[in-house]
Amino acid sequence: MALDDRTPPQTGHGVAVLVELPKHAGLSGTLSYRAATPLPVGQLLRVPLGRRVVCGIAWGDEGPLADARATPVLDEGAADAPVRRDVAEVLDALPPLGPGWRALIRFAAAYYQRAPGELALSVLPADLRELDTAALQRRLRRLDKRLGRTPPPAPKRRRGAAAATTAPETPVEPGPEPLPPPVLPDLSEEQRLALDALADAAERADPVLLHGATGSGKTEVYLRRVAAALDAGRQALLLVPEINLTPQLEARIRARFPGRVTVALHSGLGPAERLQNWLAAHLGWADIVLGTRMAVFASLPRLGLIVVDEEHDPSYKQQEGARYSARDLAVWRARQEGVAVILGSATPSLETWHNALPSPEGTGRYHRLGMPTRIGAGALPQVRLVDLTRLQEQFGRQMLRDQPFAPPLLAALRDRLERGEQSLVLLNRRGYAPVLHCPGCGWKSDCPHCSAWRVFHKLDRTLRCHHCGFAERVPRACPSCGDPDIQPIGRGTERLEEQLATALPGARIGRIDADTTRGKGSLEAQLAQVHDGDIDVLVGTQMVAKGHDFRRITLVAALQADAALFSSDFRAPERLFALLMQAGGRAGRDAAQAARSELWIQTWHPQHPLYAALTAHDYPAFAAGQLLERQQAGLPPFSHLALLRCEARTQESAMAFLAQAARRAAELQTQQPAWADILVYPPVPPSVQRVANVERAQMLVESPSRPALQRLLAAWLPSFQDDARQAGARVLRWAVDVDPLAI
Ligand SMILES: Nc1ncnc2c1ncn2[C@@H]1O[C@H](COP(=O)(O)OP(=O)(O)OP(=O)(O)O)[C@@H](O)[C@H]1O
Ligand SMILES: [Zn+2]
Repeated sequence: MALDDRTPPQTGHGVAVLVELPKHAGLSGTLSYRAATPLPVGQLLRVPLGRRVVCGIAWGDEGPLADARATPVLDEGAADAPVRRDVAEVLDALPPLGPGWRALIRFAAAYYQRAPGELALSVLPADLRELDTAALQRRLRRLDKRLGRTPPPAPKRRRGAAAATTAPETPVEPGPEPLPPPVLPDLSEEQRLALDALADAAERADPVLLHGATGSGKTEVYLRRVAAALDAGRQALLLVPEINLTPQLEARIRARFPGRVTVALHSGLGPAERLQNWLAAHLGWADIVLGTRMAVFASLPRLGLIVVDEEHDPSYKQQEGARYSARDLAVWRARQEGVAVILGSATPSLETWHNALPSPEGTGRYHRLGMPTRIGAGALPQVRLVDLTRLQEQFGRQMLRDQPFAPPLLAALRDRLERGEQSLVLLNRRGYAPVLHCPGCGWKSDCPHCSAWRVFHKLDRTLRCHHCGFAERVPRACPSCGDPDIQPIGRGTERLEEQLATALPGARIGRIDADTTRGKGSLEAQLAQVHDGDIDVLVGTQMVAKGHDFRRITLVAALQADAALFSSDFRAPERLFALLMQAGGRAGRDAAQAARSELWIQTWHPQHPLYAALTAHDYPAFAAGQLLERQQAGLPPFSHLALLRCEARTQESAMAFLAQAARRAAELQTQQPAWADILVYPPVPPSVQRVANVERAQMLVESPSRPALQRLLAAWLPSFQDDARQAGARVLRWAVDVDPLAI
C-alpha cells in the first residue's frame, strides 16, 4: 500500500464489528472501529463501547482508512470522541468464527427478527465474552491439560493478514492411549437398511427423517453415522431435547468412542466448563458435541453430521430472546454447509412429517426412513382405554376422587408388583392439588399476582404459584371466612403418590418431577434407582415419559390426559399423541417382557379418533387426520405464523399497543400487494392473562407464504420501537415469535 505524504500517522484499517448493543440503542448492524492491520472476518475482539470494553466479532472489512478523523461517528456512546475508536484487543489465540457459523447467525437473526449482534454474542459462552488475551491463554492451557494435548505450536502469521493468526488447522491426535474398541451389537435388518439409505443420503446431504418406533434402536443408527463422520475426519453434532436425557447418552457415547473427544453443551454446565467445551469445539479438538438447543450455534470448523434426536420435542424452541427453533436451524445449517442431518423420532412433528411425505401429500423435501419394529421384535404395548364415564356411573364420584385407578388397572398394577416388574404412572401436574377450596364460602387459592390458582404443595405445606413463584404457608383455616375445613381439589403427582401408596401397600413408590429433581445430580440418582429396580411404581410428569431406556417397565398408565383434546391451542392433540406414545414406549423395552406390556389410559372420551390411532400405534393415520384438519383450517404447515406479544401495566395498554401495530400492518399491506393475503388477527389475552402483575396480550399473524411474512415483519417491526417509545412506561415489553409453538 502506497502511503501518501498527507496521510496522518494514525491511519489504520476500518473494521465493522458486531457487538451486543444495549437494548433500545436503536442500532441493529455493526459499529465501525479502527485496527492497526486488516482483521479476518469472524475474529473475536475486545472493543470499547461507551465506557466499557466489550466482546465483539469482526464482521466486515472497511478497507484502509485515509483519515480516521474524517469517518462518521457510529458509536453513539462515544459522541464526545468524534473518531473511530480503536479495537482494544484482538483475541488472535483463537481462529476466527468460520463462514458457516457466520452465515447461520445472519440467517437466524433475519429469520427470527433479531439484531445479529444480539444473537451472535448471546450464543457465545458468557465467560468467553469477558476474556482478554491473558485470561484466554490460561483457559487454553487448562484445556490442553484436560484433553491431554501438547500445547499448540506458536501461532503462524497468516498470508495477507499481518497480525491475524490462526490456531493449527489440523486437529491434534488425542493424548490418552487408545482403548480397546467397544463391542458393537449386530444390527437389526431395519437398522442395516436405514444405515445403507443414510449413507446414500449423506452423499447428497439430504435431510432425513428417521421415523423409528420407540425402542427400535435409533440411537445405534445415530452412533454408526457419527462413527462414519469421525472416520472422515469430521465433527458430529448431536442435539437432544433436555439435559436430563443427556447423562445416559453421554456415557454411552464416551464408551463407544474411546480416544475421541466428546463435549457437552447445555445450560446445566457451569460457566467455566461451558467455555472449555465451546473452545474445544471451536478449535476443532472436540470430535463430538452433544448438546441441547443452544448447541446448534456451536462453532464447528469440521462439521460433518447433525443429528436431532426426538426432533418433535417442544424444548427445541427457545422461548425468550431470539425465539429460534434449533431443529429448524439444524436443517438450515446442514443444508448450508452441505452436511447430512438426521431428524429422529417415533412421533415426528407434523411439520417434519409433512416435509417427509412425497408430494402431493407433502413437500418431499426430506427423505423418510422407517424402522417400525422394536429391537428383538418385541411388541409395542397393548393400549387399554378406561371409560371414566362408565367408571363414575359404577362407583360414584367420590370413589374416583379418593382412589383414581379403575379396578382393572389396579389389578394390573398388582400383577406387575407380584412379578417384580415396574410400572410408570404419568400425571402431567406437579404438587399435591392444583387448587385449595373452601366449601363454606367458595374461596379458592388464587394468586394475588397472576390470573392463576396457587398449587397446594403438601410436602413443605405451601401454596405456590407456578407462574410467578409466589409462595406462602398453607393457611390453617379459610382466609376469607375462617372455616377450618378447606379442601384440595384435583390431583397432582404428590397426591397421586399418596393414593398409590394406599392402593398398593408395600410397594416401593418413587416420584420424579420438577420438585423432586431440583438438586444437582438428584435426577440422575432417582433415575438410577429406577434402572436398578429399587422402585416398583414410578410417578412422574412428562420428564419421565420420553427418551429413557427403562428395561423393567411393563405398564404405563396415564390418568388425566383429556384436557388437551379440547384446548384452544391447535397443537395440543399433536403434543398429547406424542406424549402418550412416547410414554407407552417406556414399557416393554426388554423384548422378553414386551408381550405383557400395556399402556393404560383413563379417559372421558374413549371414542376420540386420537385414541383409535394410538391403540393401533398408527402415527401415520393420526398425522394424516391432523394434517387434513390443519389444511382445512389453513394452519401450519399449510400456513406460516408469527405471534406478537406485548406485556404492559394494564390489559388496555397491551391491547392498544397491538391494535396500533395491527393498523400499521394494514397500512403496509395496502402498499405491497404481495402482503395482501397475510391475516392479522385481533389481539387477545393469552390463557394466563396476568403474570407477576404484568398484563399480557398477543396477536397472531398468519401468512400463506413464508417469504411474504418475513418481509412484512422486517418492514413492520421498526414501527414497534417507535410505538413502544410513545407508549412510555405503559408498555413494558414486546416481542415477536416467528413459528410460535404454543398459542
Ligand atoms: N442392533 C441391536 N442389537 C441389540 N440391541 C440393540 C440394538 N440396537 C439397539 N439396541 C438396544 O435397544 C434398546 C433401544 O434402543 P434405543 O434406546 O436406541 O431406542 P430408540 O429408538 O431411541 O427408542 P426411543 O424413541 O424410545 O428413545 C437400547 O437398549 C439399545 O441398546
Ligand atoms: Zn403468581
